[in-house]
Amino acid sequence: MLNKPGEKHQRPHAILVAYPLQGHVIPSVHLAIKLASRGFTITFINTHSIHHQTSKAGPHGEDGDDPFASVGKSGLDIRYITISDGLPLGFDRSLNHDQFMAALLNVFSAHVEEEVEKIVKSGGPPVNCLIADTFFVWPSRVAKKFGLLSVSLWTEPALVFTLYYHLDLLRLNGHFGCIVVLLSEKNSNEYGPVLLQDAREDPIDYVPGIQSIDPKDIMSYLQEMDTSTVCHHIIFNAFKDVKGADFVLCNTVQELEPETISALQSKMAFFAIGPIFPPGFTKNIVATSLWSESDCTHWLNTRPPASVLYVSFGSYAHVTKSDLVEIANGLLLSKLSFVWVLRPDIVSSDDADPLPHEFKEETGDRAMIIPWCSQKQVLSHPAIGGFLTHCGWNSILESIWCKVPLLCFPLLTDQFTNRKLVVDDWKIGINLCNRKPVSRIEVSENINHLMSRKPMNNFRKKIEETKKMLENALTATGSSEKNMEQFIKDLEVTIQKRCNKE
Ligand SMILES: O=c1ccn([C@@H]2O[C@H](COP(=O)(O)OP(=O)(O)O[C@H]3O[C@H](CO)[C@@H](O)[C@H](O)[C@H]3O)[C@@H](O)[C@H]2O)c(=O)[nH]1
Repeated sequence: MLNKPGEKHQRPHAILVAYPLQGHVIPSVHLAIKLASRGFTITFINTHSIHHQTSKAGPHGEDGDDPFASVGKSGLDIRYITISDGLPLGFDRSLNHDQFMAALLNVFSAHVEEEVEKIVKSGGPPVNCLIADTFFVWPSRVAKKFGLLSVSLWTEPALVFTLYYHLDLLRLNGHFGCIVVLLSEKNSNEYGPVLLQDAREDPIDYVPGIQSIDPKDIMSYLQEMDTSTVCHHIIFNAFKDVKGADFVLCNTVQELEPETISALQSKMAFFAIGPIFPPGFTKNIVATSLWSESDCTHWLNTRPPASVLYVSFGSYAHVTKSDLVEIANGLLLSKLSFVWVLRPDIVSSDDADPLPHEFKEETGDRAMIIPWCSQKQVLSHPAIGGFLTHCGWNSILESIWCKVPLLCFPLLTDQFTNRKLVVDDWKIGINLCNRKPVSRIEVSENINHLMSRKPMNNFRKKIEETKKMLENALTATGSSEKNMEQFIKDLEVTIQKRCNKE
């Protein structure tokens, strides 16, 4: 219960469950801080596995078992709990991706429910809402079970949300899933009198809030023929569940995707509150990295402004060995300096050293190859002049914030759709390759094109304008700030109404 008559105003208590992947944990942690700064009590739930990895990656210093300990000292009320994702700690989640996803699909909610029940019955500050990542398949069901409001956190652009949200429309129009055509007996084959047709290839122009999108730009899962995978089950169930959410918070900016967001707002309480960054942007007040960060600052300090390309493919996607070799050779041919984040599992966690043997020798002093870094710090360094990226949404927002133009190499999931926004709509970057397969010549040409300071490279000007848009959104009268205030107001009104009914 929030406020009984005569009681002093009390801000909500939210349980926030982070999706156990790097690109989701980061915005979840910073949302927790944002809400706590506005007076919320937050109980933040991580999995044991994420906790173990971030602790190992350190340095936690004095924070020990609670990564929020230092923000707690500054008066924010964030409590921290870890629970099992259903798998043992030592299980290689990257190598056994589908088993990991199956655990999240089938087992994780039982652990969440057990913990939510404990918190609700603990006698601590009464809990009002459950904030959970949209990719979970259970949030609104679990919230209802415990009488809580359900707040869905979407960590990708609104465009991606609305495409998943309108999956039935895509299916109905033949743009998603194969189409089964019944044939006459005469045409029947060994599979019977049916023909499996590929999905349509013409542009999609009927989804509310999207003028037109080419099927090659929709999320990888929606381009696949086999829709029976564990990821498809997650998507189907998650987007069924989100229709029961009371609010959706999206890590985007109203001005970046105005039509898409307006169309969604006519259907649901959808709030664009991004970019969700930590206070101070480069300062890591709460440890979130799953791998130890190598420090590139000294090396970068020795390089001229905007002369270094930053290369990273995020935390999740894998690159094929042949593409990796072409990119490596393209970097060599480009003659430019670069920082390359090569995660230990970038090809696979059972291929520890996927680069060509002589590569490190040949690049010598002009390259820094590291397993992980503080990306926000690297992007903020004046020596960085471009970002070769897989187009993860956090990377795009961070790159815009640092006014670093993008070279796009999408690998899976929303990254194809994000590329469209960056290259085709906002014109703040270019494609790494326009032809397939990836070739070293094209890679080096496009790297040089991105990094050249020619005035015709309009994307530099465009990215400055886009940064301004993000900056404005976060000012006191900006759209994201106002949306956040509105969300909190609406949430409190709904909670209060519930209290009054009890
Ligand atoms: O060396 C590194 C590399 C990355 N990062 C950070 O890790 C995050 C990576 O996030 P993102 O760029 O979104 O990529 P993924 O880790 O691949 O994120 C997953 O989650 C995103 C949000 O849902 C999706 O957009 C992506 O497609 C999906 O792969 C960013 O905040 C980076 O700053 C570091 O701190 N150090």
